[in-house]
Amino acid sequence: MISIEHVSKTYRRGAWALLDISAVFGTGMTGLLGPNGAGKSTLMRILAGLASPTSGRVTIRGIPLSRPEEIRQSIGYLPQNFQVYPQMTGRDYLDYIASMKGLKSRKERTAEVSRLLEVVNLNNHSDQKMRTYSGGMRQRIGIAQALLGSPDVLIVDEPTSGLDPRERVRFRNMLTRYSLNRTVLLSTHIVADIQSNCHEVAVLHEGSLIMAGSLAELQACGRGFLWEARMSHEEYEAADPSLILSSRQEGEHMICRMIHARRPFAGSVMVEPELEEGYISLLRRERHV
Ligand SMILES: Nc1ncnc2c1ncn2[C@@H]1O[C@H](COP(=O)(O)OP(=O)(O)OP(=O)(O)O)[C@@H](O)[C@H]1O
Repeated sequence: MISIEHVSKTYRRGAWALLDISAVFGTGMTGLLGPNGAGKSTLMRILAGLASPTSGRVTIRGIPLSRPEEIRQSIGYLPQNFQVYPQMTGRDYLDYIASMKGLKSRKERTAEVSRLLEVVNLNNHSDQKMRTYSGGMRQRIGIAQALLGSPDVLIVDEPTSGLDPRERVRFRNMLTRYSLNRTVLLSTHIVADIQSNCHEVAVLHEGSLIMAGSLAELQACGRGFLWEARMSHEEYEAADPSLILSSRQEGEHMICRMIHARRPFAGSVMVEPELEEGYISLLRRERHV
């Protein structure tokens, strides 16, 4: 379990990247959503013990981050811009990280590295130098190193960027299985990543936690603001594009979904929001649009 109490962070000469965040993330997978610059990576780096909060306290399984030697092995972290060692093979790299994480026995390390290469579907490329890896393969080695030692808490920052759809599905399912009896925190811009696998969601906006709860609660944030209208091409061209969330052509007309506090067109009808529309409505409300 991760417990965050009144955490704030400011960078030197910077504004507040995090402002008085309090949250508890228990067993299961929680999605951390937020627009660019919201503070997701800052929060994840703090949870991974790579940055210190300016104020506030974080505990992992009850142990404060200020005692890193006691919890280092309980935390796996995949950073947003994971960098590989180009001259090392995937297998050698994982073996090296395994020994850094304290796996002393060579036999255990070999077994653990082989298991993880299988999990991330890289066993056929494990003896290639990582400079020959594609972006998706590098990302998968990053995932494997985060999973080394089966940590109780897994923190993954935009893990599916760069994965093709088949690998993305495989990865999501792997994370879901992993989160059955562990805590997984996954940050993403992609609402679909959260929709398919997370049971809870937290939304950051300009350094503040503006929502934490179930997916149904996030979806409900759009209730009363979503409209669907059937428009002529002329009406469509005249409409304010900032109100339109999606549109598709149907014969001579356009079917548009719009976000607005009041009925935007005479012919528009109120509809139930999708999860992404709930998220966009929540962000719009924060910006008082
Ligand atoms: N090393 C740093 N020095 C100064 N300011 C920083 C640093 N890292 C992040 N920031 C600032 O802190 C704020 C939060 O950034 P952060 O990277 O945590 O957001 P994010 O939600 O992860 O964004 P993105 O989705 O674009 O990756 C931003 O205003 C950013 O400019």
